[in-house]
Amino acid sequence: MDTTTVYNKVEDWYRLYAAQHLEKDQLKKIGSAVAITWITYKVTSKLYDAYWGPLRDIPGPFLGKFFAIPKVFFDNPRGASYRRMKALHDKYGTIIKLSPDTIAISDKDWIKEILVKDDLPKGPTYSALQSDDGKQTLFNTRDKVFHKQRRRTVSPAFAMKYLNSLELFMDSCTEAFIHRINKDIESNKDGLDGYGTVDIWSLLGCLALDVIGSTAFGESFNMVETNDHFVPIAITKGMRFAPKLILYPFLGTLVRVFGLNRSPEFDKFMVDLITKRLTSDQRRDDILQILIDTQKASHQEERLTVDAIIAEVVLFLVAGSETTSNTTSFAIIELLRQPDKLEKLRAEIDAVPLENGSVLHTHDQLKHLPYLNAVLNETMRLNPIASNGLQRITDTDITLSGRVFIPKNTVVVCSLNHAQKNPDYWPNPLQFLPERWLDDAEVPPCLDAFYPFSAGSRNCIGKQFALQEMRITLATLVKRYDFKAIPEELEAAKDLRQFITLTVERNSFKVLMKERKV
Ligand code: HEM
Repeated sequence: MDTTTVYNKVEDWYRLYAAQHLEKDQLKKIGSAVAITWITYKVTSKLYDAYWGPLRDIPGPFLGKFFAIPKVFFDNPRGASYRRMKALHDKYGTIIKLSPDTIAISDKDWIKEILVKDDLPKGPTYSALQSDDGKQTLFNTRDKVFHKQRRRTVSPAFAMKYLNSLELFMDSCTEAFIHRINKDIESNKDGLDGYGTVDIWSLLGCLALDVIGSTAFGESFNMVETNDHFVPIAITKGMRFAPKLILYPFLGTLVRVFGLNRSPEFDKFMVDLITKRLTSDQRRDDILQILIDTQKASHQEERLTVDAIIAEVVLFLVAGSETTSNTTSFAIIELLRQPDKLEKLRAEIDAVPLENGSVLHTHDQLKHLPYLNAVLNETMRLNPIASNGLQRITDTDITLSGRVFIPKNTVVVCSLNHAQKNPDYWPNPLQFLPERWLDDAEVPPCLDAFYPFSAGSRNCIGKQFALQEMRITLATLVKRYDFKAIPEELEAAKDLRQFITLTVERNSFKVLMKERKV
């Protein structure tokens, strides 16, 4: 019987019987007896769970044995709870009990079991990210059947061969990005050596938004030039709410009641865009086109409604912009900390000639460059975008490695950030060492402890898209510019926070840049 049914039955009993037949004193006594029974039951069941329950032997903070401590109490400073999680793993090991029904794991085999072998459904956090009318997207759905169908429908937009047609759009955004950097260098020169200050973190953020605009919204938002387009601005404003929804779930209700996440201007923009495509004969080989084309699918369940298309492209903007731009920025920061590695990467890229007259390398020229890939992998190992971990829930009893029993309905957080820095898996785990990813590395990389894009059926659908964009962007920056670090900026960039994605606390990183002769 659920709580509402019990409450309704008590109310009926009070109205029909108690109010007419019992004295006030008797009612008080009954009330106290019920309250004492309830408290005794709660305390006993908490004690039972803590000391005799199936998760009793899993170590963790004392209070976590009894209560789910709201994240808001320990997320201090805001966005730093990922560090507390790592500290807990450092103290208690690769499995921790965070609350009576939540554990976190960082053992590589167990993460693989949860994400890939058992392929558990997503946990309750993702419900908080669903929109006011409960509309589900590829990312936030917890329903396996819905997910399978939606993933099958959307996948062609991210297929390897389709990425070739998207390269054109990425390139034109990257060329606008180069112009903007040159302009910023010119206007922020403060000496005679030709270097000018550029906020590379912000510009990379604008570039990633333009790339998603160009590939999923039918046109670039021109954020790199103007930093002003209502679509990304409206959506990023909405994004600022997401971490708050997770920290303070009641805010979700507020957002729903006051409709804070609706914008008629945005809805009109999207509906006009889709209608224009549907009614014109011209095709544009982009992600939006693939989603619109589903409307001609022979099976009803494969057709996406206009609302579903809007929800998915908004998701791509949220999931596909900061993730990529922050990772590329982290790569620049890591390379500035170790200039010899920057030079090594530059030598590799310089050795690949640009094809006649072109400003950028093609992705085909870049995709197998070992050091470029090594730099990106090592950056994602040390700065995983999902540093708070990936949340799943057991839909049946399971036994990790055949020995740790986890009952049904346990929330399991896969702590990538700890697994990817565990000295048992990675020698010198905190050092930025792209060399560990090269074929001749003394100790090969531990791929089972590397999950920047997750794994299993809920892995990142945009992985190849992101790698293509990051390779082109990083290679362009290293090829075309000399860099000089600004010491205070490097120092400030040590302060990281995890909101939607891992980010530097200031949300800005400035560096001195000068154009090279290419
Ligand atoms: C460096 C860049 C990126 C990283 C590190 C990254 C990481 C991730 C991770 C860890 C997940 C799993 C989340 C979870 O299980 O809770 C995920 C899912 C997802 N990502 Fe990415 N992502 C990146 C770029 C992108 C891009 C560019 C797009 C799209 C344009 C994208 C779209 C998605 C979508 C739609 C999902 C949900 C997939 C599903 O559940 O089927 N991501 N990503």
